[in-house]
Order: sequence, then structure tokens, then C-alpha cells
Amino acid sequence: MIDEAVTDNDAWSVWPAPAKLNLMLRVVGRRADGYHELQTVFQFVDRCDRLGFRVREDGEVRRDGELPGVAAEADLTVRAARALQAASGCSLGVDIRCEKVLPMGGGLGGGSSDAATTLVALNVLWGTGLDTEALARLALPLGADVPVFVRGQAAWGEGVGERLTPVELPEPWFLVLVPPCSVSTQAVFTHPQLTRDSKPIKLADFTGGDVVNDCLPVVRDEYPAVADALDWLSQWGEARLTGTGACVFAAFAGRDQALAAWEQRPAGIDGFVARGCNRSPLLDRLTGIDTRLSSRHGPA
Ligand SMILES: C[C@@](CO)(OP(=O)(O)O)[C@H](O)COP(=O)(O)OP(=O)(O)OC[C@H]1O[C@@H](n2ccc(N)nc2=O)[C@H](O)[C@@H]1O
Ligand SMILES: Nc1ncnc2c1ncn2[C@@H]1O[C@H](COP(=O)(O)OP(=O)(O)O)[C@@H](O)[C@H]1O
Repeated sequence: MIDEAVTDNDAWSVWPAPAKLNLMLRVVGRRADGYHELQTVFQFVDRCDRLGFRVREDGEVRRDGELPGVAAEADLTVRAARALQAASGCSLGVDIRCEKVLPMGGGLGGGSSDAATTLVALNVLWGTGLDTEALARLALPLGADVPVFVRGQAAWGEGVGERLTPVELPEPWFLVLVPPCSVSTQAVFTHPQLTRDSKPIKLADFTGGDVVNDCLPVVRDEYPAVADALDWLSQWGEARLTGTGACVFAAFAGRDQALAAWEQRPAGIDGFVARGCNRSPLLDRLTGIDTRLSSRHGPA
């Protein structure tokens, strides 16, 4: 986290890195390499980390500021910048600032989104000119969720999340709760009780109401704070887990209803209200249509 707010000016170019929600998640198999085959639906929300980039002539990639628990060399923004340099032969470098808004390890994909925004923004700022397919190929080794952020469209995802089919979904308001615990993705996927053989479904089953997250029973059992958040949220509608958690969410028809529920939250729980978006704020930034961020920036 950096003290100085990231602001657009002559030197720094500022780009959003939105969160995602997994509106459902089925674990339908396990590959030889231990990774799990999933079916999931990704939708973005207009709650974003903010990344600042300042191009350097000397080819160095540097993180400007600290991110607690993440060394600069392990930072997905730094790794993404290096991957783009290597793939394109670009001799330029960059300073990268990250104003962290999204909780880390919460199933909102903040780190993956930061990586994707770095690829998309530097492709413009460095003039490397890779097309979306090439950027998505660079994205996958950085993390299973990075390609969907590069493409920037709500999607039906299969495989480990790399086989993506764009979908048009309702765009409700969400109340997202951030329970005071961190869930390890790896721990959930290696848990002996995890269901790994769910029957694959079709998109129509999801739109018809099949919104199960197969990770939920394991996460509920292991993390009482997540169970409490789900129980509280379920008074307002279907309470769901995003990814492997820890964040949970429920959909509301309007912002006011979501905010009214938020006002009544139990003590000691963090969270926010945000709008679901089929088109990511990153894609809007890329095409210069930046209206969603300014008009829809979620409260709380
Ligand atoms: C589950 C999902 C759903 O969107 O979200 P999160 O809860 O992490 O946000 C993702 O597939 C997570 O993607 P991502 O967070 O990029 O995972 P990675 O860093 O690639 O993997 C972390 C670890 O989880 C396990 N893993 C991950 C994805 C997968 N399909 N099968 C797995 O078995 C592997 O042990 C891997 O070492
Ligand atoms: N720029 C970054 N922002 C957040 N996390 C990062 C970043 N770079 C590396 N990481 C690592 O990635 C992990 C997963 O982060 P994140 O994508 O936010 O959560 P999740 O995968 O649960 O949605 C973090 O715990 C952190 O160790």
C-alpha cells in the first residue's frame, strides 16, 4: 500500500483493476498436474485497485511503494511487466504504484486483476501492440484468473478458467462482505472433503438458478467467520461465496437496497456495495469510456 494516492498526471498514467465475483463455481475434475477443472461464471464489480504507471527509458521494472506480505519480485504487477517485456522485446521499463483497495486473498481476484491491468496498460504505454489473444496467453501462467481480467468481459469459464465464453448477465448491485480471515486457495483445493466430481452443467442451468459453489461446504466448516457472514447475509437473499473465499456476497435490485442492508451489518465486519458489470472498468478505460468509474464508484 502506498501513502500517496495514485493520481493521473503528466508522469503517471492511472488504470483501474476491478474485482471479480464467481457467481457460481463447480469443481468438475482434477488434472494430472493437480489443478482442478472448473465451471464458473465471472462477473466484474466496479470496485477497483488503482494502478499508476510511469514509463522508464532504462528498461528497469520497479515497484514504487510497499505491499504488505508481497515482495516486489513476487508482485504480480512486476511479474506481468517482465512477462510483457520478454514476449515483446521491449527495451522500455516502468515504475508501478498500486493503491490497494481490494482485500488480498479474498476471492475477489485483486492480484490477478492487477496483473491483467499491468499487461493491458503497458501494452499501450510501451506501444508493444500485442492483440488480446496474445495478452491472454501471457496472462495464464501468472494465474488462472488473469485471462478473464485481460479480456474484460463477463464470462462462462471452463478448464482452469482459461476457456472463456463471454456472457451477458443482469447487472445487479452487490453487497460484498469481507470476513476477518484469509482463505488459502491451495488449502481449499487440497482439502480431502472437497467435492471434485460435480456433474458439468450448461449456462442455461446457471441462468435457471443453479448457483452452487462447490468450495462452500469446506470453507464454511473450516472458517467460522465465513459461516457467520453467510448466515447474516442470507436474510437478504441467496448468500454466495466468491471463488474459494473468504468474501461472500448477495445481489440486490438497487443500490439503495444494498446500502440499507450494509447499514445493518454486524459489528466488526468489513465490506462494500458495488455494481455488477459485464464489461470491466479496465476495458472502459482502454477504450476511453471512463464514465462507469466516476459515476458508479461504490460507497463503503
Ligand atoms: C478459485 C478461483 C476461481 O476464480 O479464484 P480465487 O478464489 O483464487 O480468487 C481461481 O480459479 C483461482 O485462481 P488463482 O487464484 O489465480 O489460482 P492460482 O494462483 O493459479 O492457484 C493457486 C493454487 O490453487 C490450486 N488450484 C487453483 C486453481 C485450480 N483450478 N485448481 C487448483 O487446484 C493449485 O494448488 C494452485 O497452486
Ligand atoms: N499485486 C498484488 N496484489 C494482491 N496480491 C498479490 C499481488 N501480487 C501478488 N499477490 C499474491 O497473490 C495472492 C492472491 O491475491 P488475490 O488475487 O488478491 O486473491 P484471490 O486469488 O483470493 O482473489 C495474495 O495473497 C498475494 O500473496
